[in-house]
Amino acid sequence: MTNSPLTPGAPRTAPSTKKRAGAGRRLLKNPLGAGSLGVLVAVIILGQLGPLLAEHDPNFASLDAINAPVGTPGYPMGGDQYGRDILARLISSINVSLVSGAIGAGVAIALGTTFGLIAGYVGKKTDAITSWAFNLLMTFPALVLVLVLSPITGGSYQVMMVIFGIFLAPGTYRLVRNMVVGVRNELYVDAARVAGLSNRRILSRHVLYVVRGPIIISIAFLASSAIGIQAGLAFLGLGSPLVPSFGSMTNDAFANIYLYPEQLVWPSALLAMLIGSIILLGNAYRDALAGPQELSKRKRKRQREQSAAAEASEASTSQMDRGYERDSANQTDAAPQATAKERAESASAPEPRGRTDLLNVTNLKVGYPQVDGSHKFVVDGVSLHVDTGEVVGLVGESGSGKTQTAFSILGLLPPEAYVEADALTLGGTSLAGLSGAEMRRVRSGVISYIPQEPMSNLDPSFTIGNQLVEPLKAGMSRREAKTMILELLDRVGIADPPRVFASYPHQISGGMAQRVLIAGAVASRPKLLIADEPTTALDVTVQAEILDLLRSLQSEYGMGVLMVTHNFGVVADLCDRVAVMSNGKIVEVGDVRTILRTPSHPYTQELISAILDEESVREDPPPLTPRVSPLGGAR
Ligand SMILES: Nc1ncnc2c1ncn2[C@@H]1O[C@H](COP(=O)(O)OP(=O)(O)OP(=O)(O)O)[C@@H](O)[C@H]1O
Repeated sequence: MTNSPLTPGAPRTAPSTKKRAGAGRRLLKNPLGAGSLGVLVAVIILGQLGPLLAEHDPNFASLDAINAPVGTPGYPMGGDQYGRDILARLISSINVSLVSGAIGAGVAIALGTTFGLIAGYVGKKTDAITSWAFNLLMTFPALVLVLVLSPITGGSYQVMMVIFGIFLAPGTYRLVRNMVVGVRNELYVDAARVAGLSNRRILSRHVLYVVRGPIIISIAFLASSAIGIQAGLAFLGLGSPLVPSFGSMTNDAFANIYLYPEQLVWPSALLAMLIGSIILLGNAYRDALAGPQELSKRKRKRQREQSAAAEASEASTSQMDRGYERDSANQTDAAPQATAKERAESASAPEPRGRTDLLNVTNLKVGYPQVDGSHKFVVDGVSLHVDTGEVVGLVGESGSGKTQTAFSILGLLPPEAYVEADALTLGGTSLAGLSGAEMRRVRSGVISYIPQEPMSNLDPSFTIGNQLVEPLKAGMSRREAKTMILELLDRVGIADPPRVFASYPHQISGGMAQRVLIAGAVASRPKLLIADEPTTALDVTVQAEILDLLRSLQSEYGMGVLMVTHNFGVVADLCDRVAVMSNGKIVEVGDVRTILRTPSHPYTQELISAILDEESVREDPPPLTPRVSPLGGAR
């Protein structure tokens, strides 16, 4: 994370006060978008003005008008080989094409998007069954089916388009399903789950919003495909002869291609304009939706990653220093553990509370299926508990299974995970047997979660206020929720709450984003707060501020906290007890002071010595030998 040292709550960069230009405005600014939209609108208007422009019914035939040249009175674009008004037929064909495109694309999008969203999000058997059904659909020869069904359809092009829409749906299904699979484990989707939003709300609000760009593009391709298919079928003579179409007009014109080539030009040119403008408009709209912020977002992310890499070593060294200094102080202090807690408690004067068992995890196992059918257990028999108002550190190196343990408690493991536990209870209630809706209620009220990467946990498409207010709307009015969030933003140290409330995630710094997520996490006054390395992605100055904030909020609200971290400095700074995790198992557990002083497990000793054995790192460099400059002075 790239935060420069900041005053708490101050923005890294002044966010633009200019409202983001809408997608519609960006579309019109793009010459391709404006041009294609102009052509499409002109063609549609031409279709609607048909009765005013053409003097004859498209099926009216006159012997006088057979192959009439362009400009013949009453036949401005001439007559075809049957003496019908070409202009009237072109205009009717536009409307037939538009209706065909709308039906074909509508059916394909409705089916493909609905089932793609469900299959991608729910996964497991639902995904397997729907994918199998859509794959099967793809193997059907749609054209043959339309031919076979033609006695039933009666040549109705609308019914044919419904059938083709169904056969076009697998493409949309695959597109949407694959995108949802990619999005469903995004951190901000997890964050929405943690906030207690229902699956329907998450799908419609977060997931559908992200996949809308490709869906819009596919609408353009599906509509143009349907128009092309309808024209092709009419060219082959399928469909009612009384329904004019670009396809049937092209077929008619072929009979006289050498004598009256213009009869072929009109329908072909209009069909090409219609299809081309729809496809180009879809592309331009997709670009307009992506917007300029996409580019700057990627650039910022790159910069953040570079800075994070540069700051990582400094951050961990400094954090370890804090832990070491605190531990050293502990060793000389008669009541060492009280030091960190006392500071927070004296600031916020908490209510005295008796400790009761809040979270109890016994013999938790999390496994993932392997190719040979077995399970690899990444959490293997973990047992731990957190009492009310207690801060427990879950510490271990990267990959030791800390996050998987936390996600098991939160019910956020991916569908393929195998989970079993002798007990997994919160306040005496078992979490193991809860339905999805019950678990959502728990997450929206009793447990809260603070993630490692604040930026990734905020949906870039919505304002901060919008995202914080959303989970609270179930229990209060929007106005009340807004007031509460503004107060909380102020409480977590954000200098200008109304501005941050109205900002998008890219307009605030990483430290502010973490404060925002902390505000969201404590908004429901949870009993248990799970913080998964909440300071790792932040720079060293902000890390200290966030730990101070967590400490004071924990004390003020009396929450139990499970602090997931790889950093013993954070443990020493914040926790009452610590459980040390290695290779999916808890290897040692105890109160922080005892473990820091007398670690019994070699792995714990190794972790602690990695913090404490800093003499070589902290040794001052030897003084520089003064050198005599050519000008005579010492340098
Ligand atoms: N979906 C998954 N499928 C298979 N293995 C997984 C999956 N998710 C995590 N794992 C594995 O589980 C192990 C524990 O991961 P976990 O994220 O809990 O580690 P961690 O201790 O939190 O590490 P870090 O501090 O880096 O986040 C890792 O080896 C990881 O590769």
